[in-house]
Parts: sequence; C-alpha cells; structure tokens
Amino acid sequence: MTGSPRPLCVLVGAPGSGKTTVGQGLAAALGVEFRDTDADIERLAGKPISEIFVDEGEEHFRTLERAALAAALASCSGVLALGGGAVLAEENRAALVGHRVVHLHVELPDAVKRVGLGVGRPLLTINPRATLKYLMDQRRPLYAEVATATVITDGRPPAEIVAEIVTLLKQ
Ligand SMILES: Nc1ncnc2c1ncn2[C@@H]1O[C@H](COP(=O)(O)OP(=O)(O)O)[C@@H](O)[C@H]1O
Ligand SMILES: O=C(O)C1=C[C@@H](OP(=O)(O)O)[C@@H](O)[C@H](O)C1
Ligand SMILES: [Mg+2]
Repeated sequence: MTGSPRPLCVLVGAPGSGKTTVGQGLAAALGVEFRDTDADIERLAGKPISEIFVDEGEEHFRTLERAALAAALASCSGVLALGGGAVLAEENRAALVGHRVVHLHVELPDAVKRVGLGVGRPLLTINPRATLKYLMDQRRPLYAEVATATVITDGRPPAEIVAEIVTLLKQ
C-alpha cells in the first residue's frame, strides 16, 4: 500500500524570496509537479489575488489560503510554493510540522529590487520598501519556526539556489 501524497519540499519566505521562480525550477530539475497555493487560490476564485483583496479583502484571502494549503499538503507529491503570508496563521504553521520546509532567505535590498512596485502583490502596492520591511520583521521568526532548512538567495541566480536545494533533498 502506498501512503498519501506529500510534497517533496515546501518553499516559504518573504515576497520576492523566489518561492514561485525557484519552485518551478526545482520541480523541473526533479521532474515532479509544481504547485503554488497562490495559483490554486486564483484558479478556484476565478480571479487574480489583487482582485480578491479588492472585492473581498485580506481576511477572505487568508481563509482561501488556509484551505488551499491544507488541500495542497494532502495532494501534492512534488514541490509546493506558498504565499509569503501563509506562515501568519497558526493553523498553517501546525499543518507544516513534519514536512520538509525550505525557507528561502532574502534581505530587504534584494527583495525590494525583485518585487519592484509590487504589481500583483496587493500588500505591496503602496510604499513597497517600507511595507516589505514591516512584513519581513513581523514574519522572520515565523519562517524560522516552520523551516527545516534555510537557503540564502541574496545575490544568487535561481539556478544556483535550485542546485543547492536538490543537494539538500538528497541528504
Ligand atoms: N534568485 C533570484 N535572483 C534574481 N531575481 C529573482 C530571484 N528569484 C526570483 N527572482 C525574481 O524576483 C521576482 C519575484 O520572484 P517570485 O518567484 O515571484 O518570488 P515569490 O514567489 O517568493 O514572491 C520575479 O521577477 C523573479 O524573476
Ligand atoms: O506576503 C503576503 O502576504 C502575500 C504574498 C503573495 O505571495 P508571494 O510571497 O509569492 O509574493 C500572495 O500570497 C499575496 O499577495 C499575499
Ligand atoms: Mg510566489
């Protein structure tokens, strides 16, 4: 009998840490499925995350995110990328216990460069640098709490980060 599916690796980290980009590259390198809870939420809601924030608000988005994370943990056997704020919910942090969770670490300068003016990221559309700093300060301990490994991404191309995680997964 085979067990229920579980992700080979779950990626967490701040917006701009590269969860989506590195996750896609990692899944391709491993030849496995790539899932991103943000994409799952958009598909189910039938609209982009920015529109969910405008039409229903952040609380509603977080409700969809908790459901998307639980569903993905139970059905994904590849690489799973989360949204940067998924770790805020205690329920989500508890659901991640026992999984291999890689924290893509990024410092403010690289994160700001990568997210630019925050297009598609409704929390960052006003004053991205200050908002990102606030979010990162608030969440740093939460990423550390759920992570089983941390990979530095500052100044490194995605391919190099993918290679480091491939090596990690063999350990
Ligand atoms: N290691 C990296 N070096 C340079 N740019 C990166 C890196 N990782 C991601 N990016 C770029 O930063 C932006 C945000 O990446 P994304 O994967 O969407 O991050 P996240 O999903 O963590 O918010 C994208 O434009 C992406 O191409
Ligand atoms: O930090 C956050 O609270 C969010 C990050 C986004 O994902 P990325 O971290 O992939 O940008 C997305 O889930 C939503 O806009 C909220
Ligand atoms: Mg993403």
